[in-house]
Amino acid sequence: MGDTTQLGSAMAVVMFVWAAFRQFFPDKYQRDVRKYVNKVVSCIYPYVEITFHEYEVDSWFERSKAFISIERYLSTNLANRAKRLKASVVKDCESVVLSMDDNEEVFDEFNGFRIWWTSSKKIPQQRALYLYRRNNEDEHRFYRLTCRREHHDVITNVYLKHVLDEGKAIAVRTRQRKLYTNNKSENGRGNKRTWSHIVFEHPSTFDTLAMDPKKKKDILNDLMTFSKSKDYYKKVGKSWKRGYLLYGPPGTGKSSMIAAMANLLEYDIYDLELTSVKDNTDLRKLLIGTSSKSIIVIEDIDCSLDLTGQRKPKKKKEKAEQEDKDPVEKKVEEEDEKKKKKASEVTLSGLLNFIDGLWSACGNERLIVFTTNYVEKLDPALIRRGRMDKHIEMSYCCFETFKVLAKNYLDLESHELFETIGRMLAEIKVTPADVAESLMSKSDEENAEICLNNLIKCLEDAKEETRLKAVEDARIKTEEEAVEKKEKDGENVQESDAKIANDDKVQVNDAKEKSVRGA
Ligand SMILES: Nc1ncnc2c1ncn2[C@@H]1O[C@H](COP(=O)(O)OP(=O)(O)OP(=O)(O)O)[C@@H](O)[C@H]1O
Ligand SMILES: [Mg+2]
Repeated sequence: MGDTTQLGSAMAVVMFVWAAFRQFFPDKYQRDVRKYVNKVVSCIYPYVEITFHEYEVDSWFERSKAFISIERYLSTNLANRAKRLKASVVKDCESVVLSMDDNEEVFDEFNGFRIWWTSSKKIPQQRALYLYRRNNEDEHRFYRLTCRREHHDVITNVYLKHVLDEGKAIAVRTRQRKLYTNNKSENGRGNKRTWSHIVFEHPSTFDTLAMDPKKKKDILNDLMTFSKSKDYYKKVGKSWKRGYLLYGPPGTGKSSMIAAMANLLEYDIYDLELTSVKDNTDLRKLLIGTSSKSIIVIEDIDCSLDLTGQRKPKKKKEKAEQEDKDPVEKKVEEEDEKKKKKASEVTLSGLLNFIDGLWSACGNERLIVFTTNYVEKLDPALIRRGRMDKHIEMSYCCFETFKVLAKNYLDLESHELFETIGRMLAEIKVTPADVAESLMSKSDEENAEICLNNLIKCLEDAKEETRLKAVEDARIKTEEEAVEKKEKDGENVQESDAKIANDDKVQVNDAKEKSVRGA
């Protein structure tokens, strides 16, 4: 498209002359002259240019959907016509995707018309001074379409629709699910890239997830119903999202469950690290930056921020404990608290708004999942139904859970040792993670029976550990009670000593008064 480049230079000359003219002539002449200039320009430059920016002016944190669709269309259909290409590797090095490099130009043909596409980027002047900076957050990338003026209507009404539709179809065909994490909020830098991602390839599924089969079926039904309920949510006037609270001890399968949910519904995962979010405004930006068909996860919500203390005043007992603490320990805790606050100013109300405020309706088909080891620590407002619609307890390994793990790890559906294991699991608390570890064969020589015996050994050890812990707890309790009794006795002795001293004082005073009166 060399002729358009030359014409571009001619245009620049015309624009220069026009700017000079505007300096010296009043408005009324300018209007007439502009009309003629436009006519001349359209004669000597018979093209129209349309620019598609990566970020639209009023939406600095959401990539333009048109830009993304055009990018896909050009990469798939026209990249092989470009002289310089950019390569990116996808699907764990299985294939390479080529796209146009910056400042490249390709042409397309549509209904016998020719259309040119250029890819460019503008680097802000400030940024150009710091060429060593490797991140490219503040680059302004854009695609420019050029077509002949007489084709303008067909191009804007038909061709562009074809490009955007094709871009969407390619996205569906080549979709790779992603695991996103939020970038640390930075002060006043205008960081647009709120999320970074890798390809999501977790192997956990509802088949490999070990839990009570009834409970599993219930969750599966709930998820499937949700994914098909677009019209229902519209009818009842609710935004199409659902909250899940997964709670239970470490190693009971909460994270595995999230991966299984994503694999079942083919959703992306946004793993939100709350302590890296500066404030509620940034939290909102992150929400807007998420796509539909996704799971937003906040793991260990009880540890993320002090979301409990901001609504509830400290309990009396906690306050008293705080006062009794060693001053050094107290100072360290206060410092930790300060650091935490400095790092993030997200509040409970900010988080509540994130889950079901007005902005939460800006996407569709989304799950919000919280996980915690201590459900009792959470503010009831955070987990009330409507916010966290479904509460799922992930608990210690029972016989049903064990059977799933035995099937997954050993391909066993029954064995003579199953009965012993079942009996032991009924009285000993071990997590599915512990059971899974015992069932995993560590060498070629380890067969299913050796693994089951490993598990029995693990259960016996756990039982012994629990017994020793109970003995130790009882000893500590007795010691504490003895100390408490001693303190109480000491207080009583002090009290009675003080009373005796007081009585003596009163008697001496009485005697003094009597002798004064007698004198
Ligand atoms: N219910 C389960 N079904 C299958 N595998 C499990 C289950 N629970 C735990 N595991 C195994 O234990 C490992 C740890 O589990 P996971 O990370 O899901 O636990 P978690 O509940 O998220 O723990 P935490 O509270 O510490 O984050 C997993 O990689 C998986 O192999
Ligand atoms: Mg986890």
